Amino acid sequence: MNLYERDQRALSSMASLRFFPQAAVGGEGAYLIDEHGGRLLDLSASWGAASLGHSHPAVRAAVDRALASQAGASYLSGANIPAIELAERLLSIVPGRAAGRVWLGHSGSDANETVARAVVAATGRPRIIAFQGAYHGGTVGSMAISGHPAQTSVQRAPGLTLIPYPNAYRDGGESHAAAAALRHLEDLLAGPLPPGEVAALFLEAIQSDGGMVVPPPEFFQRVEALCRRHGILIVADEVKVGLGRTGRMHAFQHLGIEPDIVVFGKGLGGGLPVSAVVGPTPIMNYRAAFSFQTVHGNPVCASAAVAVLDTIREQGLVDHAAAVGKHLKNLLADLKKRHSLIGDVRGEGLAIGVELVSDQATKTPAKHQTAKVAYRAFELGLVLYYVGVNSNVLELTPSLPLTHDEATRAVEILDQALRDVTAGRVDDGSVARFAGW
Ligand SMILES: Cc1ncc(COP(=O)(O)O)c(/C=N/[C@@H]2CCCCNC2=O)c1O
Repeated sequence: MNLYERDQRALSSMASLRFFPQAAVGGEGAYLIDEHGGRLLDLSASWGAASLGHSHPAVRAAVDRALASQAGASYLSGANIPAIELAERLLSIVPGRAAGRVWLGHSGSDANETVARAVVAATGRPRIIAFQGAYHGGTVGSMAISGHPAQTSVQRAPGLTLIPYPNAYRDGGESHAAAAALRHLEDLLAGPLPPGEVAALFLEAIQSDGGMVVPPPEFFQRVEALCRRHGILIVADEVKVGLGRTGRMHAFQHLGIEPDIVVFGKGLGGGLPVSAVVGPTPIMNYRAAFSFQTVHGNPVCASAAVAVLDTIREQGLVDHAAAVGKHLKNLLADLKKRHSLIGDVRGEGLAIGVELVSDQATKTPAKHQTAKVAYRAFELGLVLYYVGVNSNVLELTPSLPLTHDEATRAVEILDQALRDVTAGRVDDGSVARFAGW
């Protein structure tokens, strides 16, 4: 019995989001190592969490130091230096509006859930605006303020209003998409959605699980102006595309806006579970004992996060992500010329989406072919998953230190996978047992 078969015999499928029989025994840098010693070039970095790559020495050293003399396992009922240092560092990198206090958690889900509760409680305003297609988490409270269609049979918050996220590829180009989405929000605020009852608007600077959708220029500046006019807090969910991934420290910097609250997760921990909410003191100090879980703010995960932030700065990984991301996107743009399956290539830095369609004119989502491309890429030694409201967008979120050569190699493998799928060399049975989204 191989490793994947053992996995299937022991682990619940409730957490499965599987596209192929990936099983790793180790990893280093941008590579995972399988049980046969094969090296898999990892363009996902575990959905963006392994931000520094696998087995980064700075994270290993930080975790070892924290465990060598463990200052407890929580910040709930006692302070510890790594949690303080992490909070201080996060306060130093967020915009002034958000630089109040820091809440530490395990995941993007518990962070967004905490924000959703805190903004309503602290402002007394019962409503929240979020975007159709948004994935803010997998817990009850974070799913309640999400809009992703994969989250079927979940209860959305009663005070939630979902609005369209402008998609230039599918909504008639940048200006038309922006105008339509903005008009939708303005019409709501002028009538059925009383602005004085809205506590906050949650946004992703690039809507990642929704399909790596890059918003039209100025759209969010117009949204920000509306929010400021009505005293609506702006929450930037930077869990997947933040912390340098887009070639800026914060993805919202591409939008030219200044959020009130910033949510971090995934890559913050470099593969260890840690998230953070940074926001104004009146919100963040609304009440004690409001949102906590036992090992929140533990010194081991906090140390890893401090090491991640310091390494991003010391190794210039923000600029590196911008440079390698540009190279990767150029290679993908060339690939698009050779493959009619590729409908759109979009993204910033090392947050890139490759949308696959079965018809360039109608832009029909090529869901089945997307699953086959991901499966075939895995067989050829490349790990990447897919996202999107139609499950047809290959998501590239590699570790930030990815090299130019690794990016080149990745696109060579993706090219072969696309050719094999187009030529019918990947049978339906291969992907049938992987449910994906
Ligand atoms: C913008 C954004 N905000 C919050 C979350 C939730 O983070 P956690 O999965 O760490 O709770 C996520 C998580 N995204 C999912 C995680 C599950 C697998 C599918 N792909 C993701 O990246 C996210 O992308």
